[in-house]
Amino acid sequence: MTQHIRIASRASAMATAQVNWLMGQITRTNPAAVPEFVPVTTAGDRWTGPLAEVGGKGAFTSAVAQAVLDGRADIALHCAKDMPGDEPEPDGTLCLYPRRDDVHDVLVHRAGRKLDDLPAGTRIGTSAPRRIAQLSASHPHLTIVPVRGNADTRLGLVHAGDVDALILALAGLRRLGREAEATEIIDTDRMMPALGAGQLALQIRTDDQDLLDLLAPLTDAAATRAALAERTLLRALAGHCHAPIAGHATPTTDAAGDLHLAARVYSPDGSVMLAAGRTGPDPQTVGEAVAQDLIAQGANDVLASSRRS
Ligand SMILES: NCc1[nH]cc(CCC(=O)O)c1CC(=O)O
Repeated sequence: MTQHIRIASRASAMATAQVNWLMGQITRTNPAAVPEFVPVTTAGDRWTGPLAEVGGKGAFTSAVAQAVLDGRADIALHCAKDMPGDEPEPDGTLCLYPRRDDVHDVLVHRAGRKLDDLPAGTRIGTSAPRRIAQLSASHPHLTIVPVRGNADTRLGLVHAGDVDALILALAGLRRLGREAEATEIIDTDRMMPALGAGQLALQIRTDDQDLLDLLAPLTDAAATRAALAERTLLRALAGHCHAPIAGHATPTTDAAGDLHLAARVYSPDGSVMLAAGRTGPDPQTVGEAVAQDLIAQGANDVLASSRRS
């Protein structure tokens, strides 16, 4: 029996590549399934001004999730990084997490240079507060230029000479088939990734047991544990991908199967950095403990200062 599976997603080049990947995975693990793409235009896609003015952080994901809640689609495909932690999760849905992609940010420089070799005044395009804070602290001589738009739009700015370089996610470049344009993979110690970086999330209706069974082979236990820890932290800090929060959960190499979550909260210019890290068996407990450590250090005030700026 054929089973139609409607996948809601934005229709940017990166999002379309993600949908194509998911369709391939679904038909590979279930040849009777017929996946179908339900493109969703979000407020974030239509608006080119400051994101805060279209509902900010959730502008991309909530419209896509709505398609599943309304029954227009079966799966809402998101980048976990874009799912805000300061809005309630809609009742009646859950997220499945496939294997995680690379979490690194990369430099894309017009002439192939590396971050440490860039002369003063080099114009680097990025609008992510997390990247701005880390870069301002580590490389204060560079000029940060706000850029918005899809990854392919941003890459166009480097080629047109509007900026000299960009900081982008390696996972996104890979999905666009443009990984070769990265000129340096930046170590996670120097540019800690966003919570949820490189992670896709498949949001489905909780009562859709057939789909849950069908997608089970695509879910990844380690990715799920990391995503749970990182999302617990993001929720506890009421954060989102436009907040200067970085963090990364990784499995420990010991036999216990524990997970380690490292996280940092920055002031907008990176002059204040709070750091915390915990290891343990339960992702939610670890995420909550790291949040409490950061809050005890003043994370809420540091984040409030970035909301005002
Ligand atoms: N903020 C947009 C966004 N959301 C997810 C990715 C990249 C892929 C990922 O990390 O999942 C990107 C592009 C970027 O930050 O360069």
